[in-house]
Amino acid sequence: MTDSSSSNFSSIPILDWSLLSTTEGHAKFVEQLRHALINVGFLYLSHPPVAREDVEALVEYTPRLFDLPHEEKERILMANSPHFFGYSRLGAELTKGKTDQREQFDFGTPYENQWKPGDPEYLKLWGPLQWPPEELLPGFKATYLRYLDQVEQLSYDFIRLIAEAFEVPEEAFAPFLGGDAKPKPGVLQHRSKIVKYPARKEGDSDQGVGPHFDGGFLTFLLQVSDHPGLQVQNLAGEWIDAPPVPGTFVINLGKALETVTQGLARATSHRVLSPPPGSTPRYSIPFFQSIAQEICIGDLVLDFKPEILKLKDSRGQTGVVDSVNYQEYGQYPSGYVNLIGRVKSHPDVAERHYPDMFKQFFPQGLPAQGSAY
Ligand SMILES: O=C(O)CCC(=O)C(=O)O
Ligand SMILES: [Fe+2]
Repeated sequence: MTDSSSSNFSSIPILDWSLLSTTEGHAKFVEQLRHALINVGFLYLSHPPVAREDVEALVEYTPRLFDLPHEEKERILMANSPHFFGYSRLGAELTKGKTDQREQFDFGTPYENQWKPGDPEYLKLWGPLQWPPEELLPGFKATYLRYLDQVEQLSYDFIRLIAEAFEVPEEAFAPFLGGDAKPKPGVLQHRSKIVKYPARKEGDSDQGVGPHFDGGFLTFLLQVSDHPGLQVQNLAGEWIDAPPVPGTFVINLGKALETVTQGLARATSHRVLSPPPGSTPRYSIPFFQSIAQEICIGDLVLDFKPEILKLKDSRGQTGVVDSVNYQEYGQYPSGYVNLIGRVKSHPDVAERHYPDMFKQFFPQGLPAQGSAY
């Protein structure tokens, strides 16, 4: 095992999925992965096992989705959905209490809502999606669902590689994934969205999305257009660019994975700057791997060999970061932690579907900029 002493990163490592096809390559991949997990919390994955033609089709659909008539987008507003799926207008979302300059459609993997009276409210969070009419975007839904299914499989394969990198059995992660290290589709619901960051106007805020951690386990980000803007915060608090690299996914680690692994796997603070005035829009498609809703991570933190845990020491002290969200994983069921995240980002949806939580987090009422509906 190599000592990963280059603790303060200034660029994001690229890992090649095709290495996994030989025994020697596999060992190399796992070693590079261990370094990226512990020291960076971000990586690019080249040659991912997701059909090229589905990715290309999705890239081609993306601007057309935003070009749908205004009233069609409004018909599937997120405010309709207790599951926080659907369309959010530009400026409808908050990060760290500040308005994000992005327009987006939240989708996810298929799931049938399980909530019944008496169950905790957070079980309402997973449920059916809202889609634009098939005739306006023929083939979009089927393509996206095919894409999501492949990324979901990849996300489980990746967790098994993480188990290998940290020298724990793959079943160690099963409780977080609904009891199986490779759950069947429909056991969990993973969120994904299609995002448009328009060019900022002269003098406007450049907050495409403000500094934050992702929740859950892993995020797989497809940078659809050729625009820079995604930035990752290193241990010294400096913002490092993660520009689009054709043919790759950007993978980063969520706060739940960090908590479960005693901080071995880093959740890394990141943000997106809006394209400069006069630019075309930036588009991206993140996929957020969820974990079982009823799991309280604080009760299930994994054990590691001392020589693995010691690898954390080589990265040194984690410095100041600008992100503060998802700190509650040690305390509450993961579903509730995610619901808190959704309520804070989309107060208008919360006011309608989770009025008690809305009052708790927004005692002064709807913030002026967030009241987009
Ligand atoms: O759009 C991007 O590149 C990143 C978006 C992101 O970090 C998020 O939505 O959590
Ligand atoms: Fe993110």
